[in-house]
Amino acid sequence: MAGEAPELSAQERAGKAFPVSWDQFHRDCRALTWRLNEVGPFHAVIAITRGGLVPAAIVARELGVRIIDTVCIASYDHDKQGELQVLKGMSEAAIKLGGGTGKGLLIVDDLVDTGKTGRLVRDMLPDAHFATVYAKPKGRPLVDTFITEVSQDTWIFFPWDTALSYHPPLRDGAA
Ligand SMILES: O=P(O)(O)OC[C@H]1O[C@H](OP(=O)(O)OP(=O)(O)O)[C@H](O)[C@@H]1O
Ligand code: HPA
Ligand SMILES: [Mg+2]
Repeated sequence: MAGEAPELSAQERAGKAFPVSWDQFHRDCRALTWRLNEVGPFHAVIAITRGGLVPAAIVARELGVRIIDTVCIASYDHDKQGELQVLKGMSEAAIKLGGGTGKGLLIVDDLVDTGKTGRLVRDMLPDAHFATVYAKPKGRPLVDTFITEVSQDTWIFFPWDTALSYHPPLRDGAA
């Protein structure tokens, strides 16, 4: 309709920005592994793609886990949340390792925001341990282990989604 305000993306609604460098992300993943090391051992790591791939690689390396599987889920198109789509489920081999309920499996994602993605995977593997690097308050109750909580109105910028670029001085109105 003419004159109707355009729908805001999740990122625009978020307002605050929390940019994460590769270095910071690596350190946060290693901090996450320190905590997970107290909980394991785990038979396998299940990465929720795509965001869970990088933390899963780092965590699996630190924990000495060699079996890594994926569950491929899409919900955000860049920063617009849509319907959850399971593009690929877990392998039969991984499900078997977790005895059908996920016992001894470690699910890894980069973050929980509303918790919708986490809820879906938790329902698939109720006995698995669910770890994320970052958590927002709405999704936090779903996560067993995480490192940093950010407010719900913060948008996290991951290093694989960003690049170094010119930033105008604060004096000229930069946020
Ligand atoms: O708690 P939620 O509100 O469900 O949001 C969290 C999910 O959203 C992002 O994935 P996205 O759907 O953007 O796909 P991607 O991992 O391929 O980037 C992120 O990697 C989490 O998986
Ligand atoms: O804060 C976020 N940053 C990046 N991707 C996301 N997907 C859901 N929330 C976020
Ligand atoms: Mg994701």
